[in-house]
Amino acid sequence: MSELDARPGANGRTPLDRTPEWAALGKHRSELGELHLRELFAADPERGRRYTLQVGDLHVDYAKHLVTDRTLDLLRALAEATDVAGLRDAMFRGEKINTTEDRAVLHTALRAPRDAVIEVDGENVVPAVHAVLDKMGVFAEKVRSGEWTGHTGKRIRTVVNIGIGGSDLGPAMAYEVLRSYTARDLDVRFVSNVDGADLHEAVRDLDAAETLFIVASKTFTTIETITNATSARDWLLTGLRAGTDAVAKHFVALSTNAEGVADFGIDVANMFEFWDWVGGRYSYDSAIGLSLMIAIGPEQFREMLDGFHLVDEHFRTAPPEQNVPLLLGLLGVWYGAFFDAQAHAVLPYSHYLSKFTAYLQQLDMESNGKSVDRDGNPVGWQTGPVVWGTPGTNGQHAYYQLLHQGTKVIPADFIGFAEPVADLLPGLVAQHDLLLANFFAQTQALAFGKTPEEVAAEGVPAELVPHKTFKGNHPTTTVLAGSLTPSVLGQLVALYEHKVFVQGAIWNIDSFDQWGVELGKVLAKRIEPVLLTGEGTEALDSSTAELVARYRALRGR
Ligand SMILES: O=P(O)(O)OC[C@H]1O[C@](O)(CO)[C@@H](O)[C@@H]1O
Repeated sequence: MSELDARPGANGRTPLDRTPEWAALGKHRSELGELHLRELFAADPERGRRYTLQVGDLHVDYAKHLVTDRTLDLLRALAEATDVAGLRDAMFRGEKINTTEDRAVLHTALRAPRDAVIEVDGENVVPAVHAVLDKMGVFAEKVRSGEWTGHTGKRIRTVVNIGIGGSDLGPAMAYEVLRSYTARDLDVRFVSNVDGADLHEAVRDLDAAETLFIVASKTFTTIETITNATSARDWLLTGLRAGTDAVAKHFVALSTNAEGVADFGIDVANMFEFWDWVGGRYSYDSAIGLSLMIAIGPEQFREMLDGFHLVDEHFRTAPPEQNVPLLLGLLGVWYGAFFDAQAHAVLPYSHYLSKFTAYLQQLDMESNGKSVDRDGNPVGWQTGPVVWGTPGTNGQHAYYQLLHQGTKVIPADFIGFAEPVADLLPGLVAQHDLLLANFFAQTQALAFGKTPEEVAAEGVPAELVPHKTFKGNHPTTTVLAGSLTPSVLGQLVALYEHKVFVQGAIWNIDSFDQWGVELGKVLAKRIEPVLLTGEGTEALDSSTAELVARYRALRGR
């Protein structure tokens, strides 16, 4: 027996790379060899029609992937062997599948209908979810209508969300995505960075009397957020020339930590609650979405939640052959394991999705950037990829060169919408066909490329032929929807949430903890006083000690 064979299986599981299903996939991969998408399409004229799925408003084309029917069968066999469905059902039932934190994972309860019953520790959590949504709705309407006024009686014109990570990226992304649905007389801004420049730029042109701060922090201990919130409070009180009694009309909190909120000086009556079974990166459809709800209104927020729920139900009930999150998760596992793909690009063809990939970075990389399995054993296979990307047309004139002719395998998702957003200036609507033509052209070029023969036939000099050849065979998924509505946004986000879930389940890692962010926080706390006093440099490594000394010298200390 080899050392690898002797590795204990997590939760009694055979290590993934020791399963017959994994071995079958490896063998199949060798058999496929250098098979080209050109051949796959030539062999099956129906491929474009057969390799598509529909979930809600999302039409998902996976024909341009390096897979055959046999690959898909083998991948689904892997999902069965690793009991993805079992873990999924346990998640939906409210079991504590986040084992390292001993927590349930129930973001799906945040969008469950009012009459659903989902229990954690024997208690139905759905009524509390809806009570908070209702409270958010009342508050959002008061701010939108001007009924909620600041300390001096002026109506609120700007909402500033202060949060970081999951308490920032979700609402900030969704606010951008749904801009055409937002109230035009109300501005919403987002402050996350502990670099004071972030808050400075956000408030420099604001009137304190018309500004509402939303302090968003699940734990209410995150140093960046508490620091920014404290500075914002100072700015407010200075601007108003008022005492701390003014805080109540200008600060609300979104948190699971009522004590922390009260300690900060925010009235807990102005706190919107959520729960430890909502992960930060899965939280923007909880109270964390308050800034978004104020911007788009409770009704559109509800529509977004319904979009999430639609995909939750699809993931929970659709058979494996039609299950879109399962398919997308499996494709990622396939490329990571058998093509050594290290990265995954998400390339939206919509200006409004400009922050979507940044949001997905946390969702995916904080969830699946793990190297031990659920029992703490090192994993012997690739886990989460580097997720990156920006809106596609801009990328075409920047980094697409590497996608087309570089040496790396980078599967990519292309996301586009048939309709331009509703309130686009009429003159700009005509540009939409050009946008979509690019959207379709790029996946075509990536898949099929251009052979040396084709290049030579155009009369290109022989020495330039290699430079102008496109080998193609770059895998892509295309997600096409009618238009970018709140529901479609919810559907898209839930699709990625569950894709990430599928991959974590197969890789046998805990996708819901994030211990990897802790060490840096502890070290920063240790280093901060050294920067001020210069005492304690001897405890630092020689590189950091030199850098700290240089910093202090530059600051004149
Ligand atoms: O909402 P909080 O508790 O301030 O945390 C913000 C973010 O910080 C993290 O804990 C990482 O440090 C994320 O998981 C989380 O989304």
